[in-house]
Amino acid sequence: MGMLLNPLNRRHRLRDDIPVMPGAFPLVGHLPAIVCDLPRLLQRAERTLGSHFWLDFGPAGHLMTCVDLDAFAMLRSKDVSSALIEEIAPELLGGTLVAQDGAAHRQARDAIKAAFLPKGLTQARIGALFARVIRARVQAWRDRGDVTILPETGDLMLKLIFSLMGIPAQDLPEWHRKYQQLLQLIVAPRVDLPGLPLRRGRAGRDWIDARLRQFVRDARAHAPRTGLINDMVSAFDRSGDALSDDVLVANIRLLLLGGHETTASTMAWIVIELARQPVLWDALVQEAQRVGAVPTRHTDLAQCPVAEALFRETLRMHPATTLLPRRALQELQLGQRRIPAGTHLCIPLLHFSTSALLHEAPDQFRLARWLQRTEPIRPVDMLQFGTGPHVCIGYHLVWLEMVQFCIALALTMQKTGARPRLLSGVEKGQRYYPTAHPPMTVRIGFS
Ligand code: HEM
Repeated sequence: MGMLLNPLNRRHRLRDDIPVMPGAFPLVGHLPAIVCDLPRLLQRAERTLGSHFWLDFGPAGHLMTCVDLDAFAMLRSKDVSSALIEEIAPELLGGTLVAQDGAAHRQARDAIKAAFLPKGLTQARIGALFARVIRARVQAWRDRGDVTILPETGDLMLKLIFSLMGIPAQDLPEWHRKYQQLLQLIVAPRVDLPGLPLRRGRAGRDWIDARLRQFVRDARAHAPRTGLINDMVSAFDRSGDALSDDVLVANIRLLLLGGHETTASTMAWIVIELARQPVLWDALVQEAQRVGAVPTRHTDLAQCPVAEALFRETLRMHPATTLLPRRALQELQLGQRRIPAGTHLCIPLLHFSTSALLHEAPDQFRLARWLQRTEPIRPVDMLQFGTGPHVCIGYHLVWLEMVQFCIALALTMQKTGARPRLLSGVEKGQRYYPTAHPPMTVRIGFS
């Protein structure tokens, strides 16, 4: 099948001496191919243009994309800035720590990160809370017999992330509606008229922010409410550099966003891989029977190497975050080239995740790469979470919840001898940007 490139745009051009990928459309540039066909777009660009090339992100402009491994290492450099993220998504990510650098970034991150480390998660008893919610959901799947997997995992993850924050269960339907409204900001054209996505998205965001602000005030007043919001507010207040409520609210909203679509996509891919590879399911069921219960603490995770390998290999083959934008603050040496200061960069995590430079037989799904390794996990082994100062805050949480999910699924299904079965194709409808996910319509049967 042809790629979604403009056949009328075949001219080879250079910007700063670096080739521009042909095939851009007016206004949207290469976005259709980036969204629907990113792996092939990157491969074709590398094959025809080399390791450095410009991709056109439509409204976000041109980003110099580099498939040399140096680009991944650049995430640790002080010479690149994350402020470009705010320019690409001002309504959603403006004022949040993912778009900040240096001291401002550190201050906000330090106040949040403790709650998301294994110790913080254990103290808040997040594992037990999640195990309950996950078990109930997979039980419902078994009772129904088949599900459309991505909307299901999306719904489950939203429930988990809201309960993590301490949002009361009876308020969840309203939060869910407002959150869906907020998500319209991801695609909203910058036209502010009643009924259009920008206006609706802003209304959803304002509703959520007002509630979060109240949570923060309640937490300050030591109202009896549990959840990580309380823990984060206390950490902020202890830190001496108290941050304003606006900063806290924007960053809690970032946590809701960062922890939802990425994990929903990964969880859906896990089920799809289990459905299309019966040997994986058999290995997982064996492990689940051996451990006998859903783990609730990080210290239990070592008992579940198959579930952990499943999580790591699924994310390697299907990374949920495919590209990271940065701006060069200084002239940079990137692979064989000098890149001028001010250049907008695209760091293609997807390319590295499936690169033959890092993995033997990168196109094959192999649990053995994780089960047989003897050395500890290195930054490149978890590159799907980024690296350097902005490395994902949710990593330990994701690891816990994915292992919990795998074990709960296997324990629940095997009681009646059911196993996941693929009821529809997965080839058409995959998306790669802004968050990658399997097709919305994939159905899974449990029988
Ligand atoms: C499979 C699931 C996930 C993936 C693949 C993922 C991926 C990433 C990546 C690649 C980054 C780096 C962004 C950058 O360098 O610009 C990041 C940052 C971040 N993630 Fe995740 N994430 C996941 C789940 C979560 C969860 C569950 C949470 C929280 C509940 C979360 C919260 C964050 C936050 C707050 C940041 C910004 C950190 C900073 O800028 O210092 N993520 N994530």
